[in-house]
Amino acid sequence: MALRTLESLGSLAGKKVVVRCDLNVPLKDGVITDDGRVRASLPTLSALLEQGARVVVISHLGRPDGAPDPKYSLAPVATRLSELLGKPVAFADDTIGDAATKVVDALGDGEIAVLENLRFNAEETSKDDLERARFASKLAAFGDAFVSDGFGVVHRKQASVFELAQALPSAAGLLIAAELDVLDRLTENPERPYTVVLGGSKVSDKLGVIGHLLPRVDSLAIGGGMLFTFLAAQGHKVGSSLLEADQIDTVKGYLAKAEELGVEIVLPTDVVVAEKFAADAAHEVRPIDDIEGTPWGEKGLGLDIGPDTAAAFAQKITSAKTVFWNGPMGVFELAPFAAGTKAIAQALTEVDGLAVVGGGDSAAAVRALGFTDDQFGHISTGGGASLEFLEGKKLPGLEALGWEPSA
Ligand SMILES: Nc1ncnc2c1ncn2[C@@H]1O[C@H](COP(=O)(O)OP(=O)(O)O)[C@@H](O)[C@H]1O
Ligand SMILES: O=C(OP(=O)(O)O)[C@H](O)COP(=O)(O)O
Repeated sequence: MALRTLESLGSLAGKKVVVRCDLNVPLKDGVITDDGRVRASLPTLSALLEQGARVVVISHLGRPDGAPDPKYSLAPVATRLSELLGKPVAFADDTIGDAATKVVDALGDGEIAVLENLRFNAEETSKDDLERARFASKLAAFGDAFVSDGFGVVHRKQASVFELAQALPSAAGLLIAAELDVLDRLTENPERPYTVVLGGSKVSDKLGVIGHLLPRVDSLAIGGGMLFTFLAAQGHKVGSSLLEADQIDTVKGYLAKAEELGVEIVLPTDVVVAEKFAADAAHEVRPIDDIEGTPWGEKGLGLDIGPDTAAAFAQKITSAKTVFWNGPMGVFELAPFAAGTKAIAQALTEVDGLAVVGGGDSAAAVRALGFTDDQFGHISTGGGASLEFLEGKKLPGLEALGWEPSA
């Protein structure tokens, strides 16, 4: 079955429409450092408002512990949304309580509200189907219809993504439709060579994807936080760098499988090791077999790929015809550790073919490092979601909207 689109919901004038966006933006001291995901939500929200719908926006932000935490409030996002839409956006400081009910009841035709962070409620991400269904039915009470447009979260079986789509007449928004159009080009006969570059810090989430990606690609380059689990699997010491020790055997399995399939796994040859996690930290470039050979020994932290690695990755990328990149190569938010990410972003802009960047932080990184969206074939709002899509997996948030992967 194909994805249900907005049109399938008919006229939404005067109707209350709950819209699941992914407004999980990076924040520093309460200030949004990249509003890409808010901007990406605008086409659907504007289309609904123009029709005269009463729009109730729901989203998560970060990974709070299932309880309110001011650090993860969506209030700054509601303010930014109001600036971008050029109209008032009401904000409810709870998700399903009295404040939310009051704000939703007060909406007139063509008006919009944002409810507080879904993940302030433990039921949103509960492993218990019934708990999620109960939470979804409370959210469903706010709408006559549901539009799912948070592409970055479609790989999560969470109440507002999966159960809510079944509790109301539902369809995909314009962002999800646009994302799938591009990602389909990466799954259906991608032009070869096809290279995937992985990094970032959600190591345990993303390591699992590699086994399924291997048969689909020609080469896979590994940077960011996950590179240290690969180096450890090769027997290297990695100091105090990010390491998933319990995944070392799995990674050994990937290395063996890649060899069997004739897929190249491109691993770093050098890394930037720092004394501490700070912008002013002392740091040195070290070969991978001597990461602990700094004055900080086993306390040293690998925070970026080194220059030789960046050059080798860039060469692999520019000689490919199809490239997908998710996850910064290093802690790009701290200037001394941004060079690897910048080199990889630059290489993607030089690809003679289709180059796609995916992920909230990866998209934020390329913009923060001075690149513009039009320099890439596509910037996807979802990192984990795109990767699981590229695996050919059934994604709960898409399945609930009628979509199935092509065989
Ligand atoms: N070597 C590293 N050690 C610790 N964190 C890292 C390292 N390399 C990259 N990161 C961090 O990874 C984060 C982004 O990871 P992730 O959320 O997986 O990416 P995306 O949102 O693009 O999918 C960034 O905040 C960056 O600082
Ligand atoms: O930032 C996100 O994903 P991404 O880092 O894979 O791009 C999404 O908002 C999903 O967040 P989650 O990984 O906490 O479920």
